[in-house]
Amino acid sequence: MLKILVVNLGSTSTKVAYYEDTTAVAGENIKHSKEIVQKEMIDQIEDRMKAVNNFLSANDLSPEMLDVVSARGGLLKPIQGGTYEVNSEMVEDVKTFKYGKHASNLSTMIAYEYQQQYGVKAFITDPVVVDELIDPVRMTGIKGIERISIFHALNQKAVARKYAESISKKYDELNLIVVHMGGGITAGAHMQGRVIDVNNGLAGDGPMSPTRAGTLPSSEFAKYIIDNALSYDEVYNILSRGSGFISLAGTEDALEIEKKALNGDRESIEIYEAAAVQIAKEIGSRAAVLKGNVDAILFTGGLAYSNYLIDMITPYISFIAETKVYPGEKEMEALALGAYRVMTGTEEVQTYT
Ligand SMILES: Nc1ncnc2c1ncn2[C@@H]1O[C@H](COP(=O)(O)OP(=O)(O)OP(=O)(O)O)[C@@H](O)[C@H]1O
Ligand SMILES: CCCC(=O)O
Repeated sequence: MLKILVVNLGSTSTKVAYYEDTTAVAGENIKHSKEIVQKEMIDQIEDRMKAVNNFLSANDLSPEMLDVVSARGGLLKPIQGGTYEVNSEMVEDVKTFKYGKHASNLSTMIAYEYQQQYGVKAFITDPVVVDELIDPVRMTGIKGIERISIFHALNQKAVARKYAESISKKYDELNLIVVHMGGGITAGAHMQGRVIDVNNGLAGDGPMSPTRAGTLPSSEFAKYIIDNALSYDEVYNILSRGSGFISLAGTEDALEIEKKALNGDRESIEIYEAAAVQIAKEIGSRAAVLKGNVDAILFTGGLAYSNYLIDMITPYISFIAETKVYPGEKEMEALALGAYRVMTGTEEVQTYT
């Protein structure tokens, strides 16, 4: 029996779980204090590590008895989907934040620490930088600017596999559009197991979301930047965590907006309608890349709990394919399964170089 520790760090929380083979035995979502999460990212590592160790002790577990630590991968160089062994090159890239700052960088560092100290295997699966784009979708009309792939790869692929299993097919036999709707929103065109087109969900591409603006009209945005004398870091912060519902409604909590909308608040209704149309247009764009050969459209993420939103999107896209909803996310299970697949030889482990 494989003893797997799963570690998934978010901006304000550390999610930890313990699996025996593919069965979840224990799990906790540890919410950190403001004092901890407002520290510089790299300075949070000790508190985060302590939280993981406390989880182990509270569940009568110890690092020595583990076989594997499976961590959410951080911002790395673009790589193919799959499960990768954590190595020193990868750790160098996440700890220097060479490809950007994301709490998941710290998950990889924690897994490496266990590998070094206790000799356990350490893996990451389908990090946000999975890049399987086809060339035509990378090119833009400005030489030197390319579209890049940053998305909820872990949850999108987990949900796609779940759907495939439910109809007794393999993931790589299907063409699917998977839409993750959380703090950020990404819509991926999965063609036979590869995500050939997806919006960069972290900044400046795709539909608006609770915390992000998505695609903006570029000349108006250029004027906005110049009028407000914004630096690159300020622009990036606006795009990645200070826009979308936050800018329009003053909150990233979609539930709050939805409650108001259901009570007839015009502004809240309009925000939801605009988001729904933008999400639908993104799905339409992925359907075009798949040349209309779409087996199903799958919705997932926190916002997929909202029937109100799903019902607003559906009329625009139901002509494309059947839709199915997988509310919430399956990241912990996906990480456990990713490690399990390579440990049991059903999938080959990849090397980050
Ligand atoms: N039942 C619900 N109805 C409507 N919205 C909901 C519901 N439950 C959660 N949400 C909304 O979902 C959003 C958060 O989704 P989720 O938890 O997937 O995001 P996250 O994990 O913070 O970010 P990401 O998924 O981008 O990594 C919030 O805006 C929240 O209000
Ligand atoms: C789109 C990348 C994942 C996230 O929202 O943090």
